Amino acid sequence: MKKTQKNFDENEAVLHSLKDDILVTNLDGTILKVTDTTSSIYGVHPDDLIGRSVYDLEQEGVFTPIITPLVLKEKKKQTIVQSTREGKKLLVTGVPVLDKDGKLWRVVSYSHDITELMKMKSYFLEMQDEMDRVKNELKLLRDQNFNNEGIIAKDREMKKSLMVANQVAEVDVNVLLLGESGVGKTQLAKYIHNNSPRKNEPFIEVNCGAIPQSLFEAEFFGYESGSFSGAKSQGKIGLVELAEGGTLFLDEIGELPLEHQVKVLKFIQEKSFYRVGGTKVKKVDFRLISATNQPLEKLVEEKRFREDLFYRLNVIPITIPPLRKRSADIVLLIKHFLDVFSKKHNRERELDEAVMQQLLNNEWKGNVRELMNLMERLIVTSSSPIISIEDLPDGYVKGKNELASFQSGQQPLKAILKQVEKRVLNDAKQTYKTTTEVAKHLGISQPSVVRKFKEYGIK
Ligand SMILES: Nc1ncnc2c1ncn2[C@@H]1O[C@H](COP(=O)(O)OP(=O)(O)OP(=O)(O)O)[C@@H](O)[C@H]1O
Repeated sequence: MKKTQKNFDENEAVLHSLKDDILVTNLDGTILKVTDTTSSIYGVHPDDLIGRSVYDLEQEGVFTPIITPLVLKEKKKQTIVQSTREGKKLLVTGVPVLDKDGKLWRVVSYSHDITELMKMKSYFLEMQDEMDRVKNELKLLRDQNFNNEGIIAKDREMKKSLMVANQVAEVDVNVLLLGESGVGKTQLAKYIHNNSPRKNEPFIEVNCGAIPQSLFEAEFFGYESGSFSGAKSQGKIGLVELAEGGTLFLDEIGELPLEHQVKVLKFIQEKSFYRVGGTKVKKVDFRLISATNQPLEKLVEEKRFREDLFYRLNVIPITIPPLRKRSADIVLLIKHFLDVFSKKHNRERELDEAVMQQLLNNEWKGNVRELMNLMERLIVTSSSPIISIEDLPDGYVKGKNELASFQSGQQPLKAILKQVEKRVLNDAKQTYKTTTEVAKHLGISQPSVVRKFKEYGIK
């Protein structure tokens, strides 16, 4: 039977003036009073609430769970989160009301709509999960980068370089790594970072030779929105800003054109910069390591490299000897890469002694990178478990006449030249890291290198 709210007394008037929803039940759970807000929250007319049992309303799904039995059981104030039929989330507080003899008499409950709050909470939790995932991924990537940092060094000169690297790792001094392409300058820079107090912060590598000149400033310092045509509308953070707290590694610093050298020098001195198109000075805290395979002092003499910048970078120079002068390292590196690539490609391989002899006498123009690429190639291409001389590419076998095959054949000159070109490009690809370097060493333009790689299917 439904009861209606007639004859408002003073208490009722107060009750209805409240903006919160109030719901009063007796000890059976029958609803005695509600405010207007209650009915709008549950989407039920007051007449359809008064006189009804909260147990029935729960069964019907109007709201769930109900608080009355909890308050009756605990005999003190309780708070729960309730869902309504319309999908709202309510924070409901129920209070026991005692009669003049101190016995339980009524239960009064009131609620706050927390739907938005709950949505925010679930969004927040999702974001937190996402953050954890990204953090783990980042850690994994950093670990992958640094796991193999156990630098192989048996050669006396190489050991000396490593010792200096160890000594300077602790201190925030500028280090300049010198050595031919592929000797392990980047590897050593990572090693220094990973043994420094900044090891848990970013290691940001900037290849000064690989960034197109016109984009250098925007890539290096970042830019503000709309600072030049083609810029992203929201602006972009620069590489130097990413290095905050960590190590900034300027690789191939000798390739930096003079016009950029002055800006880089100012930035290194002041440890502050402006984004392109920016008006606010930005500070960044980093440790600087730079590297080059160029004779910087000679470039200074030729006025192609600023002397002041050279002295800034060259506080602690560390030279890494070329691989051909580190025969003790060659043997160890061969074993190391045999192991790494055997595992990677799931193929157990060993080197025939004659192959080892050939490799020990090789010139290794591309140094450790060349050796590493050759080992992977041999493991992938050799069909038997023992890699023999026949498996070695032509350039690695002393005394083998590379042109013999062409001389004995009846091919036209054009076809022979193409084959030679392909071989030269292939070798250069193994030796150098970027197409810019390949272009420089072969004396052709970088777009030509890219075109020829494509033409010969060199990947
Ligand atoms: N001593 C070493 N032990 C193990 N791996 C090495 C060692 N030195 C170099 N490598 C590996 O050889 C490859 C080339 O090394 P790295 O990139 O450090 O050379 P680089 O001198 O920086 O070359 P570039 O001048 O072209 O930038 C990398 O994959 C590196 O991990």
